[in-house]
Amino acid sequence: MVNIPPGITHDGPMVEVASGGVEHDWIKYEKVKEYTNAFVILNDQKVLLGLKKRGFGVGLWNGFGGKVDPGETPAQAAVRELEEEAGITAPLRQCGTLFFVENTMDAAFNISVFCAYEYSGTITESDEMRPEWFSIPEDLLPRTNPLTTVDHGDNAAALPPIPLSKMWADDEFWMPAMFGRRHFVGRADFGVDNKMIKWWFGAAPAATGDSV
Ligand SMILES: CNc1ncnc2c1ncn2[C@@H]1O[C@H](COP(=O)(O)OP(=O)(O)OP(=O)(O)O)[C@@H](O)[C@H]1O
Repeated sequence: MVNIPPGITHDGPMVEVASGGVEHDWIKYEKVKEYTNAFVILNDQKVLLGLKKRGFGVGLWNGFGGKVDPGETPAQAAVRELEEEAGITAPLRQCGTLFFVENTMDAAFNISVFCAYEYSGTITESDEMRPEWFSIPEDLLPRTNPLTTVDHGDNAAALPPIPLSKMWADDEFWMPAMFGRRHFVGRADFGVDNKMIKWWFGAAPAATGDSV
């Protein structure tokens, strides 16, 4: 029986992929703020991340995103933020939802995560983000994914691997599901120094034949 934390909803079958911090209670929150986060992934081999240059999460690598403005859908906000922060457009589809609560804030973040497997335009640094490609290490990919063994000639292996030590602590738990193209949901509660104190992540079951 999957014990899904408060704040999360999902449709369809879901299996737990990671959890921890059982000794803590989930933090109570007053309101929920809507955010987006968008990832461009090419050939299942490399992903575009941006170094946050200012504000919340400064100094961390992340997808491109931000607040959903009044009157916007999350999908519209995701397209706008990707264009504003990285200078490109992409056919984004929602691939997951993340819910974060910080013990110093009264509002929780509900983050609609979007993925695209192609893009158009020229990747451009913005005031907020410095974009760069990273290779997706094999341990973050499902081993039987046939696409991972195909050499598409764009030399993703020569790129630096995803800099997990300079990213939000939750990323390593849901990124394997994202790279395996499995819909994911999750919640992480953060204490002082952006440390995760309690977390739970789930994903759609891997397709039959996958090894993860
Ligand atoms: C806690 N664990 C987390 N793990 C991974 N990603 C996280 C995150 N918490 C927030 N995020 C993302 O961080 C960006 C903040 O956006 P943020 O710069 O504050 O918004 P926006 O661009 O609207 O700000 P401006 O007001 O324009 O500066 C946004 O992509 C959001 O999805």
